[in-house]
Amino acid sequence: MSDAAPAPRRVRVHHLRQAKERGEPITMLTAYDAVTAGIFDEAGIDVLLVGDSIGNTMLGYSGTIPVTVEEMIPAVRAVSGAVRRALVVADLPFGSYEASPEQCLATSVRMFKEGGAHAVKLEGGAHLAEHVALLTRSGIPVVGHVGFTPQSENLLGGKRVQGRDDEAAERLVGDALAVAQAGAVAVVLEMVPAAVAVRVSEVLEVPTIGIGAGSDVDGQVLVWTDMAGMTSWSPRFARRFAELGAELRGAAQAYAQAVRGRTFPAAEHSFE
Ligand SMILES: Nc1nc(=O)c2c([nH]1)NC[C@@H]1CN(c3ccc(C(=O)N[C@@H](CCC(=O)O)C(=O)O)cc3)CN21
Ligand SMILES: CC(C)C(=O)C(=O)O
Ligand SMILES: [Mg+2]
Repeated sequence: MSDAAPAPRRVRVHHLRQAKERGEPITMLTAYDAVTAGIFDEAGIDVLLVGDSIGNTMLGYSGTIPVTVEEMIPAVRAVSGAVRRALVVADLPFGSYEASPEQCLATSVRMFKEGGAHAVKLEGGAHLAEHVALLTRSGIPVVGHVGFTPQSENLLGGKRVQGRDDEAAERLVGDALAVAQAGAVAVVLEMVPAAVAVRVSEVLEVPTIGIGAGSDVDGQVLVWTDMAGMTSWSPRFARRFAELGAELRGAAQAYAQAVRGRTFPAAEHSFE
């Protein structure tokens, strides 16, 4: 018992604000299952987001719109059960929170009780301030998400950079401020001009987490399959830190060749 590795200190929501004050960038990746969550946790990633990007990455949908709470919860449970240190944030999927603060609270409570989440994330600005405030009063930390919000892709006219002209930039700053003032513990900024992301980061006391928002924000998030080069296409704002897709294909090919050549299984994989 005494030689077991000591449990790492858990990342808590107040650590996010501390990291911003110290100027230490916050690291965040998506995760959708226990295997990858355990690996990212061991790697020291601070925050794991069970994103509704599970729709396009794991479930084979064309985007995030079809994703349901029923599909999210098993993934949230798998990730929260696999981490020792990381903070686990559950995305609220499209249609599960917008209608009212009460609907938002009911869905978030499920993410906590059934999924074991530590925080939830929702897309939107000032119009969701009451939602954020009710969750916060109820003890549920909220991460905001402004700029390009994929759940409203149809209204925004596609996957486009948001906050380009002065008026849109002002609106974006106002939206980020509104969710922060309502109690959000961090705000994701997706696909916004780097200069606008800097302004938001200066105005907010809570950290900004960028994705396609430049380097002068308080943290970064990427979809893990983009970060690891699992698929042939990845968005312009993502760097491929590995080519895991090619690596995995190679492993599958080597396995198939060994089976066909009867070199696997060998004696050590067989029983007397
Ligand atoms: N794999 C994946 N990566 C993501 O970053 C991601 C998801 N899925 N799903 C949820 C949202 C949707 N996001 C996306 C998805 C695609 C583009 C995209 O197609 N970008 C184009 C530029 C489009 C344009 O400028 O018109 C690109 O080439 O990067 C951007 C953001 C970000 N999130
Ligand atoms: C892109 C990130 C921020 C996200 O919301 C997701 O992965 O669903
Ligand atoms: Mg999302």
